[in-house]
Amino acid sequence: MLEKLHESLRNAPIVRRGDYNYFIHPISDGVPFLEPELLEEITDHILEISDMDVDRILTIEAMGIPLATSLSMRTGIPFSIIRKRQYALDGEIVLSQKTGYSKGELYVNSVKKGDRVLIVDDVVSTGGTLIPLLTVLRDAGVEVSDTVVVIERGDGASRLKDMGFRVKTLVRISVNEKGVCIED
Ligand SMILES: O=P(O)(O)OC[C@H]1O[C@H](OP(=O)(O)OP(=O)(O)O)[C@H](O)[C@@H]1O
Ligand SMILES: Nc1nc2[nH]cnc2c(=O)[nH]1
Repeated sequence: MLEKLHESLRNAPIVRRGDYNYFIHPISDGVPFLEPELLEEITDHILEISDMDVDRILTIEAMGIPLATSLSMRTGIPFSIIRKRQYALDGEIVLSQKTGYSKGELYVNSVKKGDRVLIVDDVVSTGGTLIPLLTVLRDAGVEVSDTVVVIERGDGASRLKDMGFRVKTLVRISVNEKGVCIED
């Protein structure tokens, strides 16, 4: 199960971003290239474990986009991209994102109170993206059917669970300067 994902993670190179050991992988970077068979394996798995009874799929720029595109094409459910650029449309929701190597603002458009969404993203690490996102969506009255993330590292997913947010991940890894280790 998820053989292509596991194999590709074992081969992922590491670069330093400040103090952070950043792995480079087709799903989380689009680098060196993303093979359709890998995307298909992941899409099949997400569809098996997720509640897809939703109005919309929500994903985060940039590397949630291939996942959301694939899920949308398979299900016919539209998707919306949480952008790093402000649009200032009515109802736009703004939040601050902080990862292990970057910080900035994210802008959520086209969700409103009572909407039901599935969230998909490539990586959860510190939780500095999903914690503020799930918090603002909850405060805005948006119902999240599932939050599905392909690759889990660090303590972000367990911090989310401690806060009462459910997160499903496909693989948990640890990362050091030598490479990636699969933990489950
Ligand atoms: O749990 P965290 O520490 O918040 O890390 C997870 C976030 O990091 C990456 O986003 P990034 O902002 O690097 O954007 P990208 O998709 O453009 O690489 C990834 O896509 C997640 O959204
Ligand atoms: N590609 C990639 N994305 C991330 N998002 C959070 N941590 C990482 C990482 O180590 N690699």
